Amino acid sequence: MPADLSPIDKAKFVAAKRAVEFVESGMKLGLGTGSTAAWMVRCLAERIREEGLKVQGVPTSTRTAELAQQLGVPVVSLDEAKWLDLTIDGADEIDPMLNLIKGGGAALLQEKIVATASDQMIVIADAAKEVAQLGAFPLPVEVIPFGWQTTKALIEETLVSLDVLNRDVTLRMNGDAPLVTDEANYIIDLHLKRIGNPRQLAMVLNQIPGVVENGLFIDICDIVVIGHGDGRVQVRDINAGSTSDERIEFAPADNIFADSDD
Ligand SMILES: O=C(CO)[C@H](O)[C@H](O)COP(=O)(O)O
Repeated sequence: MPADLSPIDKAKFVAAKRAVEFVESGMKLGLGTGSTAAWMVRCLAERIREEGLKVQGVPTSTRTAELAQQLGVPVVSLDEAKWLDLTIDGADEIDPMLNLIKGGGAALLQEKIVATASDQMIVIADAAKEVAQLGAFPLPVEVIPFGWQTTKALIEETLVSLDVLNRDVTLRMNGDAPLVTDEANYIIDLHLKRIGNPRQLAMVLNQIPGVVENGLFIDICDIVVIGHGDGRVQVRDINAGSTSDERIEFAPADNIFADSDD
């Protein structure tokens, strides 16, 4: 492991490295977005270079598409791939049922479409992402720009009707302007502190006109790989009901880390 990585990056790296061991030649893969997913793309590129692994990747953002192309991971659109064997992605929060909050990187819409179009979803993360209950991380909701203030008011009304106590709702900004997603939408962040019933909230939010998608991933993730800065990983499989403690030993070429500032 390159000595100058921070413990958090080492944790993300070992999680990514372990998850990429699930990839087999011939697979069609969903490629997630974010700093942890970027390690996964690098580890995948390393296997392609060193083992001649043959895969096709469907990126979940322009950022990931650029990184994959830069590192020689073959990229196709979801329409070309149609259905995927496996998606590997990061998350902002993971609860004990492997339900997730995603969208911290504003890519939740493509991430959810891609993960849902996959036989299996593996989430990779450092241990700080594991929570007893979702909600400390602001829940991203992607909305269309047309009438976004009305949509925001409807979201607030919905939270009142659900008796949600903490319901600060903010438009995500990029400097002085609203942040614009890859699909040309806005993100509204719901600062809820805790989400009592994530399944209900996910369904109700998506009924609001103007809401495109929310960042709650319910019953989508199959396996979580949690990395630690000392090389330990835990692999939790919700379907098998199993958790294994492992250690990643590796000596990657340092140049696989030199590609981006993600
Ligand atoms: O959902 C996401 C992007 O929309 C990311 O997977 C999530 O924000 C985690 O990012 P990171 O690995 O950088 O902590």
